[in-house]
Amino acid sequence: MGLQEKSKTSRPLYKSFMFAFQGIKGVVKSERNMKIHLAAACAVLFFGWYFSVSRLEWLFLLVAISGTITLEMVNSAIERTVDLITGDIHPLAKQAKDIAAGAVLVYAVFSVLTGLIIFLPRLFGIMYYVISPLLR
Ligand SMILES: Nc1ncnc2c1ncn2[C@@H]1O[C@H](COP(=O)(O)OP(=O)(O)OP(=O)(O)O)[C@@H](O)[C@H]1O
Repeated sequence: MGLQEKSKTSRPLYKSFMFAFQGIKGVVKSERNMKIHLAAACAVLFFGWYFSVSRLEWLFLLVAISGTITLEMVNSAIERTVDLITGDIHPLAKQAKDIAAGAVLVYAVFSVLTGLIIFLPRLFGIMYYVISPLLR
């Protein structure tokens, strides 16, 4: 029985999760940008814990992290789909890839702004705490 013929309803749910995890593992292994996003996410989670950010701030941080990672995965899926469809240079292939990459960029900028809004005042607070005794 081919992949297409096998009924999805007869497939155990855990297998679908397994395929999804394979996708996550594959993209983390193969995409440099994903490694960067994950490193940034770890740093954000650490600083969120360190500064004891509020529930609402956690919500924004988690939306930024999960959104960036999700979009990066969609971008990677689009890249692979385009490569599968054509190995030739084609303006539509370029547009598809560049638009998908642009979507990641837009969301990443939103995420960086979110991080700056939440962490910058706290970082300035620490800098003031460190510098002010030196100025006395
Ligand atoms: N088949 C194609 N036809 C035309 N342009 C393409 C094609 N494949 C890729 N490109 C363009 O070439 C450039 C490099 O694409 P490539 O897929 O190598 O890496 P990328 O888009 O920088 O993504 P990543 O860094 O995640 O691999 C991009 O502008 C992309 O749109």
